[in-house]
Amino acid sequence: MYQVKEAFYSLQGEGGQAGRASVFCRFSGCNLWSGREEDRARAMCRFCDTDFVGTDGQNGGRFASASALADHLATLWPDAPGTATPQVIFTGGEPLLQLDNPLITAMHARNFDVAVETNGTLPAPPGIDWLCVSPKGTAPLVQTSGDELKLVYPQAEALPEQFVDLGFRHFFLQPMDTAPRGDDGDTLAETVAYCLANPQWRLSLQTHKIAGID
Ligand SMILES: C[S@@+](CC[C@H](N)C(=O)[O-])C[C@H]1O[C@@H](n2cnc3c(N)ncnc32)[C@H](O)[C@@H]1O
Ligand SMILES: Nc1nc2[nH]cc(C(=O)O)c2c(=O)[nH]1
Ligand code: SF4
Ligand SMILES: [Mg+2]
Repeated sequence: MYQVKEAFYSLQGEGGQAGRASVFCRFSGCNLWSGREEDRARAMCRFCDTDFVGTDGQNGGRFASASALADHLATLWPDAPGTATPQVIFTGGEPLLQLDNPLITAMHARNFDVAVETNGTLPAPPGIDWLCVSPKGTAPLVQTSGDELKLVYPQAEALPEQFVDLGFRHFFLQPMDTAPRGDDGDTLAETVAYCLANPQWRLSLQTHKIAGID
């Protein structure tokens, strides 16, 4: 049984695939935070910008099989002109609590590329076409390779220097959106300064928030 908070069609807002039309599948639940505000201050991950509790969002629900969920997600891709390969982005919550080989295979069978956004604390199954790992504080990182490492910045307990020798093709710093925690810090200027001083790192902005889309 897969538990999905919400699913929607939008543009990938972040990282090396920013701007690409994609179906998002946001799984319910995370291993680093309960999702309840009263638990945030003592969670392993404290800056989350996402509601991933329950299955009550748009196109959310409980799906009994990989084929049932894959059919549901495929209906969200538009019947549009051109030759673009459809993409599904599995996120959450923490998608690697639920994503498995049958679901990856089912999406490939429907001609979708499979992208994943993970906190890196769980091993990724094979067959993922674009793996984004985003380390969190002191949470032990087990997924040490992939297509992009996208570090939310700054995090006192997860410094960019800790990750530069890992097996990723791209290294991004993404300014922490401090609004979810009720701060008003200027993380953008700090992130820009770090990228200028350390050219291995590229700036990732959350462009969907700028555009005012999901
Ligand atoms: C909500 S998480 C879900 C996927 C997975 N649990 C993870 O953390 O990578 C999706 C992406 O948003 C990023 N993110 C979460 N909260 C953020 C914030 N306040 N500011 C900037 N990026 C944030 C995460 O680091 C991750 O790259
Ligand atoms: N447009 C858009 N792009 C995204 N890239 C990663 C997201 C996520 O929450 O995982 C996200 C999201 O929530 N919306
Ligand atoms: S690991 Fe990802 S989903 Fe979980 S609380 Fe952190 S940012 Fe949110
Ligand atoms: Mg998001």
